Amino acid sequence: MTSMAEHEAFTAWSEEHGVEINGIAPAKLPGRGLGMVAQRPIKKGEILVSVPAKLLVTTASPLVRKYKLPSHCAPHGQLAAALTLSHDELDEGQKIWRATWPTRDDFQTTPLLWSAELQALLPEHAKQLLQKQKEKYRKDMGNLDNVIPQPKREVFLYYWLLVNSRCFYWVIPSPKRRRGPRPPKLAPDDCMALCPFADYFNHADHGCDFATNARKGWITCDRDYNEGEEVYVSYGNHNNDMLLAEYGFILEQNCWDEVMLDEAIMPRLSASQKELLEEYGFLGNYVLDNDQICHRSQAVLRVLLQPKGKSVRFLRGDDDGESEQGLVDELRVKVLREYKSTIEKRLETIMGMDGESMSQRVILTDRWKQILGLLEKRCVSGG
Ligand SMILES: C[S@@+](CC[C@H](N)C(=O)[O-])C[C@H]1O[C@@H](n2cnc3c(N)ncnc32)[C@H](O)[C@@H]1O
Repeated sequence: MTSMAEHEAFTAWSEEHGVEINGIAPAKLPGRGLGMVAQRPIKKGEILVSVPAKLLVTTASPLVRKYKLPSHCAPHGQLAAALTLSHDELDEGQKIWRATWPTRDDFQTTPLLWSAELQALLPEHAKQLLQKQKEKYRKDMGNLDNVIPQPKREVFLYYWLLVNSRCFYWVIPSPKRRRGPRPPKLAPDDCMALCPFADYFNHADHGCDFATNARKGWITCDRDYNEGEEVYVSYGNHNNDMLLAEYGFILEQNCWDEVMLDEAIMPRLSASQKELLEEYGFLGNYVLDNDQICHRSQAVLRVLLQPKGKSVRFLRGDDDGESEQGLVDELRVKVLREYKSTIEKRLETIMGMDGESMSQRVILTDRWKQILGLLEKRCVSGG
C-alpha cells in the first residue's frame, strides 16, 4: 500500500485555507493516478467541493504576476512559465499542493512526448489535435524564449502538460475601472485556472459539473453515489481521440466516442469530386459515431457512387437519396471493411515496434482496437 501522506497533508491544508470538502476524499486508482472517491452515500445535487477564488492560480495571481511575463503569451504558457520559474522557491502552500501532482513519468502516455514514428500512427483526428497542440506549445515557447532559460525547458514542458491537464474554465473577474479601455475578452480556451483540490477529479463521459462565480468555484454532484464509488467530473463531451491527444488516456465507456473516416475516404476521391464536395461544404470530416455514420459521410459516398447531377441534388438537399440507400450501404460496408484491414496491419506494426515505450504502444493499440470495434458495428450491410 503506497502512502497517502502527501494527499492527507494537502487535504488538511486545503480545509485550513477555506476549501469546503463534503463526502469525498482523494484515493489512488489503478490506471488513473489519483481520483475522488465517495466516503459515504452521496446524493445528487450535493456540493462536493467549494474552492475560494483567492486559492485559484490564474494569470492574475501574484504567483504569475510577479514574473512580469509577456502579456502576448497565452495564459497556458504564462501559467506554465510561472510554475517553472517558481519551481525552486516554493511557499508552504505551493509545496504541499505540488507534492500531490503527477510526475513527469506520469505524462508518458501523452502523445506530445512520443517519438515521431509513434505519433505518425495515431488515428487521424488525434493526429490533427496533436498538431494543433504542438503549434500552441511552440508559440508559447517562442513567446517565452527570453524568459525560460535553456536548462529549464524540460521543466517548462512538464508544467505545460500539467497546466493542460489540470486547469478549469475560469473567467477572471475584471477589476473595477474608473476609465481606460476595457481589457480584451479572452477566448474560452484561454480562461484557465489551476484549482487546488478540485484538480483531483478524473473524467467520465457523464460526471459532475464545475461552476464558478467571482468568489468561488464549486462542484455539484450529478447523481447519487454509493460509498467507495469514484466520483467523476466531465471535462466535456470529448471523443477518445481527443482525450488521447490532449491528456494521454482513453475511456472504455464513452458515449461521445466516434471515428474519423477521412483516411479511408479521401484517397478514393478524384480531384473533380473533391472540388464538388468543397463547393458544397462537404469536403472532409467524415465521422462514424456509436450509432451512425454522419450525413457528410452519406454525402461523400453518394459522390463516389453517382453521376454528378444526382449527387448535386443530394448535396443541395433537394433529394433525400432514399432510392440509392441500398447501394450506398454496400459501398459503406466495402469502405469500412477495407479500413479495418488497414488498421489490422497498423496494429501489427505498432506491436512490432521494439524501441518504443510499452505504455505508449499499449494505449495506441487499445485505441485502434476500440476503433475496430466501432467499425465492426457498422460493417453489416443495411446496419
Ligand atoms: C485533473 S487531473 C485528475 C487527477 C489525476 N488523475 C492525478 O493523478 O492527479 C487530469 C488527469 O488525470 C488523468 N485522468 C483523468 N480522467 C481519467 C480517466 N477516466 N482515466 C484515466 N486517466 C484519467 C489524466 O492523466 C488527466 O490528464
